[in-house]
Amino acid sequence: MTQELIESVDVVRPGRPLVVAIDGPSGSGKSSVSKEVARRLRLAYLDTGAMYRALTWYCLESGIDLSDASAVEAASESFPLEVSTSPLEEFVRVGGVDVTQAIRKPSISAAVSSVATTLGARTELIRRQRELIDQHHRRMVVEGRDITTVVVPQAEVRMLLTASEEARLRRRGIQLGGSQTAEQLAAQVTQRDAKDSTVVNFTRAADGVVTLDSSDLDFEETVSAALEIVDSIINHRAVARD
Ligand SMILES: Nc1ncnc2c1ncn2[C@@H]1O[C@H](COP(=O)(O)OP(=O)(O)OP(=O)(O)O)[C@@H](O)[C@H]1O
Ligand SMILES: Nc1ccn([C@H]2C[C@H](O)[C@@H](COP(=O)(O)O)O2)c(=O)n1
Repeated sequence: MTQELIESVDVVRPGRPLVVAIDGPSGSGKSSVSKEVARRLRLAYLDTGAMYRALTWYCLESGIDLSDASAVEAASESFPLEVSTSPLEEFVRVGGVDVTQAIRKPSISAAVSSVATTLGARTELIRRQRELIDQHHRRMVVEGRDITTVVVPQAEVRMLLTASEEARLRRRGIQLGGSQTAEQLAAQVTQRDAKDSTVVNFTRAADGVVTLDSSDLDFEETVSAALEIVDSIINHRAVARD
């Protein structure tokens, strides 16, 4: 199925735009699933959450008060960010400093919503995201919270990747090696989503967005289901899940 799909994508859309936009709540599997989908479809890959995390790291390093919206907005416009766009490598650099690991720390997860709810900073990061998508000739899997609705609502494929709260908390707990208490996990998943969803909707699929619920699927099954959705849409077949 996967090899057939790769061939059909290559035949159907050689050199033509293919943006696969994937949104969803924390721990739903957006980053890992999107990266694997991009790898298999030979598309570029952009983790937009990493950009919000990098800006948070930069503000904290620079001593910027995250509740000062003007200062955060100004930082978003000037901070020297480099982010990988290949699913085969992952790096995030700010002013040449490799922050790939640092931006995943619980301290950044705890602070990032303050930055992500600063509307001026969102405007600037969305501008940079669109620029990166264009630089890749619009052949990219892009994941985040507002990709299907704001960043690229005209994407060829738009998907909302969901999972039950129980599954998302369990996955994040395993991902962090069992080092977090239930309260810490809830703060990083449930409470962060609640704050983030005050400025963007990533819990309900907008019109034309296909929902993929991964609660009862393992990672490989979720990747296969996402690839089937891409295949169905670009080959104009009925989408089984919606
Ligand atoms: N269907 C699945 N079944 C089991 N585990 C999964 C599944 N999808 C993803 N995972 C695992 O769950 C963890 C969280 O996934 P991931 O980091 O991709 O989520 P996310 O939606 O990008 O989260 P966040 O938005 O908070 O960064 C990872 O360890 C990943 O390997
Ligand atoms: N398009 C996006 C991407 C991310 N965010 C916010 C929401 C999260 O709290 C934070 C980090 O994202 P993650 O790495 O956990 O996916 O960034 C957003 O508002 N819009």
